[in-house]
Amino acid sequence: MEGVDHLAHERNKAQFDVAVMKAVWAGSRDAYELFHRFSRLVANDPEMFIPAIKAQATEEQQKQWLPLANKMKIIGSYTQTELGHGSNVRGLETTATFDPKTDEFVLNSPTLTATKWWPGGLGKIATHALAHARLIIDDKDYGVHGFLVQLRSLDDHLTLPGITIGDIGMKYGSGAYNTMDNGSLIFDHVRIPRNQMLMRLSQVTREGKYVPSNVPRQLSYGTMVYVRQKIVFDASIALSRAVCISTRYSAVRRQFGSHNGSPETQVIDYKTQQARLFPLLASAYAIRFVSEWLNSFYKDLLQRLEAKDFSTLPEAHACTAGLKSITTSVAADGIEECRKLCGGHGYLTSSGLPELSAVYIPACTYEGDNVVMLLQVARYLMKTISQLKSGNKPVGTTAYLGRAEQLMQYHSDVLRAEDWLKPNVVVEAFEARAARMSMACAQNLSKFNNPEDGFQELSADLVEAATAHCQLIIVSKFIEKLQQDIPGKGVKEQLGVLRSIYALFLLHKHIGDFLSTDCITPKQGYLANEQLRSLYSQVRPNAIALVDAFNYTDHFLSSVLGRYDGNVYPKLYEEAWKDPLNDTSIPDGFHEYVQPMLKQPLHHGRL
Ligand SMILES: CCCCCCCCCCCCCC(=O)SCCNC(=O)CCNC(=O)[C@H](O)C(C)(C)COP(=O)(O)OP(=O)(O)OC[C@H]1O[C@@H](n2cnc3c(N)ncnc32)[C@H](O)[C@@H]1OP(=O)(O)O
Ligand SMILES: Cc1cc2nc3c(=O)[nH]c(=O)nc-3n(C[C@H](O)[C@H](O)[C@H](O)COP(=O)(O)OP(=O)(O)OC[C@H]3O[C@@H](n4cnc5c(N)ncnc54)[C@H](O)[C@@H]3O)c2cc1C
Repeated sequence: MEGVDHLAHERNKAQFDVAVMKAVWAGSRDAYELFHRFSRLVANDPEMFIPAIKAQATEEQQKQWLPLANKMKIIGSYTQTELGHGSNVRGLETTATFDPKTDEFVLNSPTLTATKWWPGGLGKIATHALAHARLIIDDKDYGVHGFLVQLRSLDDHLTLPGITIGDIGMKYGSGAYNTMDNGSLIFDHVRIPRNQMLMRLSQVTREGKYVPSNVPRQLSYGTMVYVRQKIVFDASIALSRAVCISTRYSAVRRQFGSHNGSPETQVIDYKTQQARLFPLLASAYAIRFVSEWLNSFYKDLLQRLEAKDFSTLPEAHACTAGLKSITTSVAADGIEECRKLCGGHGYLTSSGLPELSAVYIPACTYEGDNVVMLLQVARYLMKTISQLKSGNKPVGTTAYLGRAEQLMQYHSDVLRAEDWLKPNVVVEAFEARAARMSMACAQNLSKFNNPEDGFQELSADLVEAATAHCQLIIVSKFIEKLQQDIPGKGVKEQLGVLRSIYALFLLHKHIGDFLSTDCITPKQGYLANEQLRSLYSQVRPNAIALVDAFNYTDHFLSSVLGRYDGNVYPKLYEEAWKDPLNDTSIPDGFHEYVQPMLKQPLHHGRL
């Protein structure tokens, strides 16, 4: 019935102050602002074009271009990936050759695989590209640099001479990503003034002299680092959206269990449903908190870079790359699990889940393929370990590697299931697992004469070690979050339950790591799982309130299953009747194609 809250009985069970939890969840940033920017999928990808100009252009160039981009007087596309290269930025083929006679760069796509391919907004709407191309001066290749290139006339939007642009076509399913005109672009000797090479980091003089950057060349990758840390925050929004839908629906849906006319069992009361759903609920909170930490770490990096302090740049790269990888994989897989948790109705478009999945899953690829990103983390870990011998004391997220020797002797002293509720017990186990996996890789690497051959050979193990490292970061940041002052009745307790679920679920899922590295015994693994089951029972009465704390409107969720009032069935039915197929009783084509078959006489019992 309209106006009735079918989940009121669930909300009344909450054992904590939901208003405070909403504030904790909202944290320092407005979830709507960010997610709407993402879900809007507008062509002018301000997420990259504008930050890239800020990161790579001189003050003078910024003064010229930023006002135009900010006011949408030009629409920009971050045009880096090509048909033949995306992950390997140093492999890009587009060229920008300096012509000293005319003080210009000539942009060219020398091969088909040099065709720019995927950049958002490029296909139909962008007027300018921040094109990444190999800088060539006097036949010498100086590597990939950024160039601002006008693509279309600002009068009639027609493409300019030498520019061939198109959309790359439909993408995965009918998802909203098809509203993004990811495009293709071929340059045929297009000339741009020299001052349209972004010259904050390195320059080309009028005489054609290359002035190399006096800062780490990787700063030219800064925009990717910026977006990766935003993508982590975005993962918490996408996952929490799916968890909100599937949690509310799990409380509405009843199936089996009726005795003597009693109501059937709410599926949220099945232990299997809880074992699938509650770790995702905990993961949404875990990702939110690690994204808050990552954002502050990134802001600290920016301040240091202003002061030419590059000391945390390697760690910032490793953390943004690794956490982008881990959190987008968890969110993408989690959204699909939430669809399955809703049974058949989860497959309906009106559930909001298929669309959310179709729009979200490319996050595992864009801004750095998730495996390639974990390999970057692995390189960073191996380098950190290699420097231990020279007395280098790791700090920050790799500080535990400075205690590797001690961690190699670690054995968990868990005796009872509740011992696993102690944050220090959990962190030690995760540190030992990560340290032992990385040290084992480093040891195996040392057996190879050629370290690169070793790295390739051991890359699957290295990815697992990098994963263990990133999961340790997320667990640690969840624990640190709860060391802050958090007011409100029962709020910290509930978050403590979610923190333990997040950690013990990971321990259970990766029990092989913990056993094979001899960090814990099978019995201790069993106790962790025992504790996990009891934690699910503690979350159960608070589940609806915990997803209410995401504070998403029904409009934002756009899901019949995830409605705040739980009034699912009438709305499911109502929504179905909006489908154009139901405008007529007899479907188009029936008379032409089906009816003749039905009317065909039977011959000896055969059609
Ligand atoms: C607001 C937004 C909301 C969120 C939603 C967003 C929606 C988005 C919508 C969709 C938008 C999608 C938009 C898109 O998709 S835009 C296109 C995105 N493309 C990519 O992400 C490409 C991924 N590839 C790379 O980043 C590079 O090619 C890698 C890194 C793989 C290799 O590179 P390279 O071959 O050059 O380097 P190396 O491996 O030899 O390493 C050499 C050294 O450099 C260090 N190093 C490497 N990289 C960095 C770095 N970044 N900062 C600092 N340092 C770095 C490295 O640690 C090593 O250090 P050392 O070992 O020497 O000490
Ligand atoms: C929706 C969407 C939007 C995008 N928007 C933009 C944009 O606006 N601008 C832009 O420039 N680009 C954009 N891209 C492109 C995107 O950045 C690239 O697709 C991404 O970086 C992955 O690169 P790739 O496609 O070359 O994958 P590949 O690297 O070819 O990946 C293919 C497989 O190879 C594996 N692999 C690759 N290298 C290694 C290695 N060294 N070791 C082990 N395995 C490896 C990968 O793990 C993967 O399994 C977008 C892509 C998508 C899907």
